[in-house]
Amino acid sequence: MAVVLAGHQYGKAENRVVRFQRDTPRHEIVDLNVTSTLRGDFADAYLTGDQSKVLPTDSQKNTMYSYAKEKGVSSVEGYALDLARHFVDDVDPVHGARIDVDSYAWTRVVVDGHDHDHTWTRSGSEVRTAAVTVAGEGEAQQTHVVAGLKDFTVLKSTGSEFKDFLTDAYTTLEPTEDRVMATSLVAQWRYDATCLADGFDFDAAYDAVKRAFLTQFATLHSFALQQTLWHMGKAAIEEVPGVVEVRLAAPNKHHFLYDLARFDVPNAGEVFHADDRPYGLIQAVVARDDVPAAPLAWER
Ligand SMILES: O=c1[nH]c(=O)c2[nH]c(=O)[nH]c2[nH]1
Repeated sequence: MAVVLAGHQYGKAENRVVRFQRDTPRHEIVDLNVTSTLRGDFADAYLTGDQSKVLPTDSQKNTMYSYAKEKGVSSVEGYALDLARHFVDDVDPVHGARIDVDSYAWTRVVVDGHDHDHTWTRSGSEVRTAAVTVAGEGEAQQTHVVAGLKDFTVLKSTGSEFKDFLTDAYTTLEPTEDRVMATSLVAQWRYDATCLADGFDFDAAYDAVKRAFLTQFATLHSFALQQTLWHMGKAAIEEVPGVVEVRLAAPNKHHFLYDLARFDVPNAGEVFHADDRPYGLIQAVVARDDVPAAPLAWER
């Protein structure tokens, strides 16, 4: 028996990069949390302590901040592509890089009916995410772009039922034809190679996917969160060019009708207890069947 180093990767996690554009009196803000993960020829650092091939995580951090100025942040995906390509193409021992970006939205403060030029409030609706993976050199280089969102809380007060489910000796859940459906969605979607062409508009694609999700969530009369997720994923792929695979995870944020009958008070679906745990966790992967799987795009 021998003990081997069976895997390794390293990087700088959660760099809070805030970039302003101040060329005109109306400033712009981009607020990011960036993580690098480098893969390659680093076994000696672990096995013998030889750091000669290790680009310090501190240098990776500095590159993230400098690129925010040197290259700018045209989109979160574009910024992540610039960084991932740099580490793979310019740093010899690096054979693969993954850049994860969370992007926090800010909304301009309104003063006297006008958007303010340089004051914002953090908007709470969702965190936008991007994960870019570059692997290999030259012709054989693979590039994957996965966009996404998380903490996207949505709720509908009707148009959702859950009934006719399998029962066993432990089933106590009452079937319902009218319930609250709510979730804090985590979604990621993979683009095909068309997104690597110059001029691909990642921001427009992001908005279109989000719109497809919301339209399905709102308009589908849902028999289960499972069915809603399937329709959300399918709509994103059908409606947004370049999207080939969607991964969804939805905690079922249960709302239980509060028992007011004990006080002789009627409650026709009006007062609920919002429970935070435990929660059902419903997940789905929806993909085009004519596009090859890309496991590397999802490897953390
Ligand atoms: O949409 C739902 N899916 C389930 O699988 C499930 N299970 C449960 O108890 N409630 C629900 N709701």
